[in-house]
Amino acid sequence: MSEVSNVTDGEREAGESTDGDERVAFGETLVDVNGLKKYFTQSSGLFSSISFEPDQFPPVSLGQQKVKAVDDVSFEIKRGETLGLVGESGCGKSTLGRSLLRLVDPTDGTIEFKGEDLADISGEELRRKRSEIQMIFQDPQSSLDPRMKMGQIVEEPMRAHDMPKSDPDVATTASVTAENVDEPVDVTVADDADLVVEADDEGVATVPVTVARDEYGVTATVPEHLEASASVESDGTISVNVSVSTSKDELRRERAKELLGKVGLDPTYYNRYPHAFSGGQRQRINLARALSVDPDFVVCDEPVSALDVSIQAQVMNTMEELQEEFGLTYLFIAHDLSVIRHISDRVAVMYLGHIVEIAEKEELFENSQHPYTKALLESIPVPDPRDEGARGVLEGEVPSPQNPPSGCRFRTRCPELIAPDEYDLPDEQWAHVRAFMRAVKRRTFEPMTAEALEAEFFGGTLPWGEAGEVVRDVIDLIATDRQGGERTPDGDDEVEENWEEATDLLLESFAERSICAQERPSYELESEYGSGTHFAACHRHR
Ligand SMILES: Nc1ncnc2c1ncn2[C@@H]1O[C@H](COP(=O)(O)OP(=O)(O)OP(=O)(O)O)[C@@H](O)[C@H]1O
Repeated sequence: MSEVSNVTDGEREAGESTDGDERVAFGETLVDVNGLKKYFTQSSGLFSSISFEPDQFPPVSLGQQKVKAVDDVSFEIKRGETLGLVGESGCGKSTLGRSLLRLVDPTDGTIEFKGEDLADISGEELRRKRSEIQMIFQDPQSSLDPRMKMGQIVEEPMRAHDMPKSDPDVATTASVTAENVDEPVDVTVADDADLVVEADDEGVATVPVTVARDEYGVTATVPEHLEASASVESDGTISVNVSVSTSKDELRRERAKELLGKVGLDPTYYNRYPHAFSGGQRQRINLARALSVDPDFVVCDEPVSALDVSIQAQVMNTMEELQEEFGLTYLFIAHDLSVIRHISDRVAVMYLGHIVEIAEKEELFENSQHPYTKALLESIPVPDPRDEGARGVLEGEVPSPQNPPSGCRFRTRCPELIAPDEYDLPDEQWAHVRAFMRAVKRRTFEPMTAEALEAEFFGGTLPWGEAGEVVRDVIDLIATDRQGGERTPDGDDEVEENWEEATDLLLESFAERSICAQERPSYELESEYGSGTHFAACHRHR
């Protein structure tokens, strides 16, 4: 047996050009997001506002509110990695994921995918790119058309993108194995053989061809879905022509069945409808559908949140296997930190439209630096029921994304708000002021005398200097034995006004003067675990 290799595609040199995909090596940046913003404009309904301007005509106008769902976000994702994106409901995770696919149009910023700005393209160019980026949604039930059979569902994106498609940049060639053949062999491979045989990293699809002589003559054997004809030329050369024998429909069906097997479903269920499957199985159908167009990047938006905990791990394991096999890159969105911990290589934490911390997984879980991340981590339900009090340290509501706090967006709920520099308060006194400010703002205590307030919140000793004077003014406003306690003929109105004034005074004198309110934080820290960078948007690192 001898082996003959013979390039046969006359027009293209093998390896001359490569598919764009291969330009991004594993570990290099595949997705690079910079300054991304998505503001929703609401002119009616819940977010509309009516403003009254007596000096203007007409004096009443319907204002437009901007919901700042994603507000100046930057990060990158390396090829082959999983970036977990976590945060409370409403913090902008889905909007961010959808912006990357241009399912919503960004208000500002760039989304570079393989070096090309997706925010800048449209029409056919965008449509083509969409086969390289796929999305999987939370609810596997509603994202599957109940009237389509499982096989059709998986084939549908391939049909929409006219796949499989021959790549004009791929050269086709043959690797010839000769059996009982001494003559020269000349093989011609059709240009579209890459529909069946995958191209290598050099952009060459090599078809294995076995040319053999037996008692009936010379035959050529090629892989399934190809056909070959062999003839002996007058000069003794054996000439072989290789072409594709299967229609695109059949190729799609084959691929759908292969993918169904890979995602852990029985391909013989090809003709069943989605209702015949469980939630976990339906999410597997979604996976097969997303992978059918051979994407590089998959945005997974809460893909396991609707599944039972026992099924979640199985689906995530399958996703990890598929990532390995197909060289996929994931952005994995979840609100559940244990899910994020299972699947991520790096983790980004989002709060009210900002990314507040990004680090490698171990670094983030073992050495978190942002108070919001710490609060989320402390809120993870602990499986041991005897371990009490390990949940729920996040106080208060997430502020409105229409009017988010200045500086650090978490500052209004932050247990580590930094004291304004001008007061020069010791830590203990600042802790007292902070607790007092929070309690007055939320009115978490019954009205009491000035002495009782001082004892309750300051251990009997008010802070010194200017800070102490502010606290004294506040106590004058709300203590029952000062004017705050006096009832007026108007009932509680004055008491109410005094409380509001007291709250404003505290916020203006302390919260608003903190660096946390004045500058948006952005710091790069040394990682204790692993070698990656650790970004934490908290002024405690200034
Ligand atoms: N089409 C829209 N029009 C107006 N506001 C929107 C729209 N989509 C999202 N929002 C608002 O943008 C903010 C972020 O929403 P988003 O769904 O991205 O958050 P999320 O973190 O994914 O939350 P969840 O986990 O609940 O889906 C919310 O305040 C939401 O109400």
